[in-house]
Amino acid sequence: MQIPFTKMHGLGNNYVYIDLFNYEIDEKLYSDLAIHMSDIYTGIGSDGMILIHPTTAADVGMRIFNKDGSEGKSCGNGLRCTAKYAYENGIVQNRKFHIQTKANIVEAEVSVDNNKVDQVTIDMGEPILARNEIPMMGNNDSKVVNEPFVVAGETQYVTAVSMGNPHAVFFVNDIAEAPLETLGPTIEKDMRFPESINVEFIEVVSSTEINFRVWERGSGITQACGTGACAAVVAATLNEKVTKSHPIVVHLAGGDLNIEWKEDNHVWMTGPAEVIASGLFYYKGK
Ligand SMILES: N[C@H](CCC[C@H](N)C(=O)O)C(=O)O
Repeated sequence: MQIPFTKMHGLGNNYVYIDLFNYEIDEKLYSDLAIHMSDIYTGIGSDGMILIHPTTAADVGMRIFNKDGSEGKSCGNGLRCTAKYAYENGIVQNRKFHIQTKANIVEAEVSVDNNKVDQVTIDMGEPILARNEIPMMGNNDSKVVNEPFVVAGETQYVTAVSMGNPHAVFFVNDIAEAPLETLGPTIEKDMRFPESINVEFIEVVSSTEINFRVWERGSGITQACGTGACAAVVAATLNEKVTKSHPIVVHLAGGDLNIEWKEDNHVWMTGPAEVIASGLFYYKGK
């Protein structure tokens, strides 16, 4: 099977995109295809696979699969790249349009320079804060804000936020000391998170800046995570380290995102989206 793809990235968080408006694949192959395409040695090499697909619910649909073949429910960097692709390939004609994910329907607005999309703004919707909707163990709908969380014999303090996909946010004094490799995989698979979880370590530099590193569910350390950056700003606000409805610059390993949790309770994200390559992937099937 020769599958046409476009590889794109948002601040280095890179995925292999397949345009299902122009190519059909059996849904039973999605997970295995994501694993094979993501493989750095025998595949294209990426943080996962994203499908851009027709939907009656919005102008365009997006599904994200992690490197391990698991399906995520949303993807901020993926949404910006999907918006860029949809506009530049005539799937949408307006600069403002809607994208459906497994979690929700978001509004995208592309800024265009010389017929190319450079920056994309996404209204990522409202954060989900109720414990049982993150989800995190504990049958109540209380918020998880700076809650003691014993892991690897030490007490950490977790703030849990869902942006349609789950995030466990921890504050550190120095981002260079973030225990990504040690605690990331342990927390990702901790039984207190029934659907596993994305793990963020953040250093609040000032009331308008956050340093950020991420261990992603199903993909490990990535250069950037858009939904994670949104969760980080929500977590910092809930812990009164930044104030609501002020734009925050989140410094990720791959670059900066502008995030704002607005008075209407929606979280807005603005950042770049780039095409890396396109071509054919020779898939042997399962
Ligand atoms: N990198 C993505 C998040 C992927 C989330 C995925 N790892 C999961 O929730 O399973 C982003 O830019 O938001």
